[in-house]
Amino acid sequence: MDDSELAALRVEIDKIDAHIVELLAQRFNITNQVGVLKAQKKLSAIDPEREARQAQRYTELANEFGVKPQVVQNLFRSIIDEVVINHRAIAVQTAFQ
Ligand SMILES: C=C(O[C@@H]1C=C(C(=O)O)C=C[C@H]1O)C(=O)O
Repeated sequence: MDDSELAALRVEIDKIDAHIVELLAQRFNITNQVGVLKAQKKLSAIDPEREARQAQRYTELANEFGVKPQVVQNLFRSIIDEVVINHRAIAVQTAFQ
């Protein structure tokens, strides 16, 4: 592989990374709306049953697209942990309004 091939592939990687970050921002926007709703209804920040269903789906999606399921599980565990932290912060803010 020459330098221009490597550079071209890295351009593709950078484009994909930008898509991933854009989609992540969209996801956090939606989960923040969920956080506000849950705080208003005094629901728990975390929903273990929903997370279990999602974990099942992540494994199915990983298998469908040929990615190691554990890699996808780890990625979403990190994202969902951040969502739950944000939901707890929204609940505290809502309680003191
Ligand atoms: C977004 C929600 O809140 C939490 C975060 C989740 C997520 O980021 O997918 C899933 C379940 C909940 O623990 C939700 O309940 O839908």
